[in-house]
Amino acid sequence: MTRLGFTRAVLRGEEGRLLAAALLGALALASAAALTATGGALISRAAQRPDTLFTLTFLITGVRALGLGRAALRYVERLLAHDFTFRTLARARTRVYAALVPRGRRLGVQVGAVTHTAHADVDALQNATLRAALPLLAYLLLTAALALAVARLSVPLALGVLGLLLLAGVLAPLAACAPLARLARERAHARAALTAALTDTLHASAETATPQDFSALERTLERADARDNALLAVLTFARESAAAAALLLTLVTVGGAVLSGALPGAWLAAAALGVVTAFDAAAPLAGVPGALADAAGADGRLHALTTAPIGTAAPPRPTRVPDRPDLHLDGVRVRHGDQLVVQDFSLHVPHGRAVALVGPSGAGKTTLARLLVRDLDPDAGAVRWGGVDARHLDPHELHARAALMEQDAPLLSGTLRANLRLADRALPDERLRALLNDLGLAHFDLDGWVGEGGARLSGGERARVALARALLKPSDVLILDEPTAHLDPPAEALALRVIERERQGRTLIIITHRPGPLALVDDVLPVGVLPAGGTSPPAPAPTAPSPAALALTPEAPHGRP
Ligand SMILES: Nc1ncnc2c1ncn2[C@@H]1O[C@H](COP(=O)(O)OP(=O)(O)OP(=O)(O)O)[C@@H](O)[C@H]1O
Repeated sequence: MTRLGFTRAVLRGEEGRLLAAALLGALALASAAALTATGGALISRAAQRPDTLFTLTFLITGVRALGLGRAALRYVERLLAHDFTFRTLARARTRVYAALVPRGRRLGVQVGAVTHTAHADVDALQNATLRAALPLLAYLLLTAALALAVARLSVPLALGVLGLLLLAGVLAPLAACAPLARLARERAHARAALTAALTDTLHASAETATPQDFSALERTLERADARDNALLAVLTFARESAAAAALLLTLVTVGGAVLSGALPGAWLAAAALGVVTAFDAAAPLAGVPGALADAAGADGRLHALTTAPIGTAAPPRPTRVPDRPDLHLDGVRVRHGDQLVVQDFSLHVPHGRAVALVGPSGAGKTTLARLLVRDLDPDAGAVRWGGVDARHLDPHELHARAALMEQDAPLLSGTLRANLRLADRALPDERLRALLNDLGLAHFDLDGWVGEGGARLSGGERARVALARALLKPSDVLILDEPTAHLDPPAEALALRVIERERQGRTLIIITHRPGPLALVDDVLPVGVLPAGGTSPPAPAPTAPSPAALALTPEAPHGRP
């Protein structure tokens, strides 16, 4: 893993803004310290009842100027810091979304948890900039400036104050980094597990939902928070002790100089108050290690997410998809993890032909469909569209030229119209309504909400909406995975009539366990389950109602050369 790879990619070109905000932050802190120092000097000098008012006037003007200047500096610093943060935040989110989309399927059932964690991680990075990097940079600049200023009074005092400021604001928080990082990891895991458990419970159907024990995860979070607070208390104690030591050192050194007459009395209050105020600037730094620890973990996860290989990456110079393409699978092999799912399978579907892939559950039919639309690349062999290897084609064009109705195809949470127009945004309502009528869904309202994943529709209704969406997509190739599995015989008959009509001029590939759809196809291609040994006879086809249905067999039966 590249160290802070994601952060560096997001910050590229924004370093100037970050430095400018830190510089203004340091100036605002310095003017706060100078304000209290000048105020202290003013009160001390006034208590001495000077004969001339010149010094007092000078100090009063200084207090006013520093008070106004500090507010103005703080305001501009906030503007710059927030501008910087929002720019980088938008950049980070865009990178994450762009990475999530092509990897979404591979995230599997944890998609909710991964999305939630990615959001939290981007927020952690933003927090690290706003609450860690900027205050830390500003504090370091202030420390350097204060040490230089104090060195004019006494070099040993300057070195002492510098050491104590670094101890309070940098060294003590640094020492807490490792335990805070461990706590941050624990919290991130517990939060991800909690989100995953919650998402699973919410998605589970009523009868399978078992009450999950969230309390154990909540307790882990509580324990981490309690230890976090204990560490912060130790840091606060270290900071206050360092401030007290610096104050003592200042009083002794500057007090000695005042008593010996080397310095005017007003310097004592000015130096003591200025030094103590500088330590106040270390207070926000207690959150730095936690924010940095959160951010380091977040960066690692986001870097891994955004650089994880996409199984089906786009070629650098894609070829256009040929017109009226024949489809070929040439000796393809697919593994899902350790499981060999497809072995040396070949298939040729001329353009415009209709074929059915049939075979037992788990034989790999859906996997073959995913290969054809390049949702997956084979581990060996090739998928060709019009003779061109699909890996060389423009993936967007390829997806546009194929319509795939997935098994249990999910609907998006939105209106029926929005779901159907995923096929083609320009489709007029009349066309949508006509197709729904033909599929027996005349009673459906295009403005009706389908619910999350289509939860407000029955299984059969959902399947017909998904079928309509696939049929409406203007494509060369139509792949339907179990298009009638959820339908009763009258609804299936209607669906088959519509498929027959709508598929004209396109290549049709149907995956089915039912005999009905076989009436639509020219060829039935059996796909058998691959045994451990790697060879098996082709699966028997379901009873075929049409003699044409069995006209062709696959070039090589699935996995059995
Ligand atoms: N993303 C995946 N990760 C791991 N294994 C997978 C994945 N997708 C499919 N498989 C496995 O690959 C095998 C073939 O799955 P596939 O969905 O292609 O079968 P199928 O023939 O379409 O089955 P069905 O008729 O039940 O839909 C199965 O054993 C399945 O468990």
